[in-house]
Amino acid sequence: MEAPKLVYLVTGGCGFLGRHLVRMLLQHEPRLAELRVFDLHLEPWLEELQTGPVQVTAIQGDVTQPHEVAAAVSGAHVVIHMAGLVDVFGRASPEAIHHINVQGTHNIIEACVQAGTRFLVYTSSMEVVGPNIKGHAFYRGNEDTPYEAVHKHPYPRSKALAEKLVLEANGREVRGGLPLVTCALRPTGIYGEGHQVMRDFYRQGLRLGGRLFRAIPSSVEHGRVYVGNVAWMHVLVAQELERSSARLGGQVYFCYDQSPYKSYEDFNMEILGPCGLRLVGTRPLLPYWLLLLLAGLNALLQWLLRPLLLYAPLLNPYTLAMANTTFTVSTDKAHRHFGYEPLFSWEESRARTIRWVQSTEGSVGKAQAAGS
Ligand SMILES: NC(=O)C1=CN([C@@H]2O[C@H](COP(=O)(O)OP(=O)(O)OC[C@H]3O[C@@H](n4cnc5c(N)ncnc54)[C@H](O)[C@@H]3O)[C@@H](O)[C@H]2O)C=CC1
Ligand SMILES: CC(C)[C@@H](O)CC[C@@H](C)[C@H]1CC[C@H]2[C@@H]3[C@H](O)CC4=CC(=O)CC[C@]4(C)[C@H]3CC[C@]12C
Repeated sequence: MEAPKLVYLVTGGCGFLGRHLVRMLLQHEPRLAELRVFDLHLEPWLEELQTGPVQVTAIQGDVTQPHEVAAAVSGAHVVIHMAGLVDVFGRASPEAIHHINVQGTHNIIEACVQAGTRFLVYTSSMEVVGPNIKGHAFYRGNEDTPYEAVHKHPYPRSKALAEKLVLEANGREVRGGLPLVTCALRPTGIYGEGHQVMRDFYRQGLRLGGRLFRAIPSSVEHGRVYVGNVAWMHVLVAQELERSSARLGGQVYFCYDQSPYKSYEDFNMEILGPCGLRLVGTRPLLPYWLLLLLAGLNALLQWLLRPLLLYAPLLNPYTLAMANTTFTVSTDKAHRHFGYEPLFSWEESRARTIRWVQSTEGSVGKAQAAGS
């Protein structure tokens, strides 16, 4: 076997998805000599990874700072760009979301060109496509399904602009005269160990006496994909990008696995049900107009309270619209182009996520039960 010689850079490597990718690369990329983990917020668990044969270099940095990006990219063979501001709850300003997600991606691309780094994988999102502001369903569509991608919200807009920058950069000449090869992966709703929104639902259910109240019709399907399979797809496409640059360069791929097609809430209950919660109601307990009113009130409260505190509940006009619009994918493009098959079955994905909730949140549940 050839000596390890590749240098990978993962931006956002300390995030929910990034931490799974870092471990996946260390396990499944034998050519790795150095793995650079670039993040605004470095995590202590990175220390544990320093003891293996691969040099793991933790780099505290900001993708909005070109010089910090340039230093991190210099000498890298592959960049997997995951860093981003993932916010649909109004926590961050539209300007910050754009600055990090779009300007940050621009800086990554320019750093690759200047450094002669030829392979760039971008973590995009289903949100680049939809659901759109018109509430049009995207029912088991694929990368070629026509759909009117119209966005007003800062987050999907930023992901769409960033993805466009990455795909347009494919073929640009980098230092040394060879072409840059880029592609974008579009995960649907990622779940798994470390998923903050799942944690928020669990805690909300505990506060409500072990119950969650249905707000979305069970007929509305929402695409979900296990975090380990998303990480695995990134590993595979990065490995294949050099071998099949003509076929993969400039392409987009939805991230998918065997996770079932269900409403967002019913899917969550596949995980939270075994953790002791139950979903009340076979159909939404409140009429849509009342949910819309409550979502609007939450948005108004967030705006009024902003000078004092951050009020960012799960229910707001955007999340309600998202959850109420079918968006599922059915595709095999990643399999056809680079042999992707999910590494984790639905049963394994579900079991791992349940174990995570029980191990990290179960104590919260026990404490609440003791206190109740
Ligand atoms: N969570 C989900 O359901 C989905 C996420 N995605 C995409 O996957 C990527 C990772 O998302 P998650 O892991 O869920 O989010 P996350 O918030 O857990 O991770 C993002 C990471 O980027 C880092 N970061 C933020 N701003 C930075 C900056 N200016 N410079 C350097 N690092 C910075 C954060 O510290 C964090 O570690 C994002 O690009 C997101 O758009 C795509 C589809 C679904
Ligand atoms: C309060 C209820 C209406 C509840 O059902 C709201 C659920 C809502 C918090 C989620 C519904 C759909 C989710 C989004 C979807 O999975 C697509 C995403 C892609 C990303 O790139 C980032 C996360 C997200 C925007 C995801 C966020 C949570 C939902 C809006």
